[in-house]
Amino acid sequence: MKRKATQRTGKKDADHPVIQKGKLQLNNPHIQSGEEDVLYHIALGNKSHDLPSLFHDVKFVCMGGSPNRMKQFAEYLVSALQVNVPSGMGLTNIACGSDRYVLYKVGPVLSVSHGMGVPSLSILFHEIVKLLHHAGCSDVTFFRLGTSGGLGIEPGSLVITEQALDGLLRPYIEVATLGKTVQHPSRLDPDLAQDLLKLAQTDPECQGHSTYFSKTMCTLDFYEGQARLDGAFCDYQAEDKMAFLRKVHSSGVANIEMESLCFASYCHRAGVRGAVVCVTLLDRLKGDQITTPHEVLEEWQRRPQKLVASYIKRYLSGKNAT
Ligand SMILES: O=P(O)(O)O[C@@H]1C[C@H](O)[C@@H](CO)O1
Ligand SMILES: O=c1cc[nH]c(=O)[nH]1
Repeated sequence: MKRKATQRTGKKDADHPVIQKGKLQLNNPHIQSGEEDVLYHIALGNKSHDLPSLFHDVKFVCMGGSPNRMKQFAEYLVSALQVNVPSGMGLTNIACGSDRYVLYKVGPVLSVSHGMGVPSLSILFHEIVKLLHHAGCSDVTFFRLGTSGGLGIEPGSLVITEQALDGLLRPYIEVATLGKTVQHPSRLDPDLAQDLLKLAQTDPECQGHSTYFSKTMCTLDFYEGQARLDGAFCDYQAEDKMAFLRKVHSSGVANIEMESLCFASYCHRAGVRGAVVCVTLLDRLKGDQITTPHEVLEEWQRRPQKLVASYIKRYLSGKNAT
């Protein structure tokens, strides 16, 4: 029998994500809780480690590309959330048995690196969701804290993603599965995004720059995928690049990065609340190269961290996040 070459998961008409209540259940009948499950890329497992005692209290997972940035975020959380770390002991990278990703736990928050691009984030996301399931966690919220190229906005601005689109401006990720193209819709939690937006406008920690709520284009590459002229190869002209970027901008896209689509689709598949907050490092309508001094970039990269840390702090103190 001939099967359709393209399949779409999830209901076509519902654009609101369905959030799981209670303990995080896996949407995979092949993972049986009694059997060994090796989380290879983070060097953990449900038989080799007591995942419930290590992770049962996790309520937030914060992801970003770079291992150092996610370590700095973990250190920032220690003071922001006033978590006790035994004196003389730094924070421990729990995934140190593998050198693929770093994973820190600060109170109920995981700070974890996902590397660059969709394939790298995808692997990490699968293993973190399984970790939370084996640990018996419930009501966990996911954040991606990233960097991006902006479109028509001041560099250093924050963009909270309304909807993640692919490089063809489609709101789903295509995964080649068993020889077919399967489309998983990208759906982030609109209420969480609105709470973050309100917080960005009112929280003293988050002043001094603009914050936008817009669509984000997620590409498979930093150079040609994002219409740059400065890669090793380029088969188009400056006017083609500008026509494309203007078209993307006029579709409501304020920034371009490389992971939001997978993050948004997998949050929806896992039934967890998710938000993407990225700082823009340049205005892509004005150039391709990132020439801002390192210290300034470092300060900009802390902006998504400050906003998300403020949200978590307010949530944990029982205050409405806004
Ligand atoms: O989370 P980060 O800031 O690493 O994400 C963006 C998208 C790519 O992974 C990378 C390109 O420089 O930065
Ligand atoms: O232009 C940029 C900057 C950061 N990350 C991207 O993916 N693109």
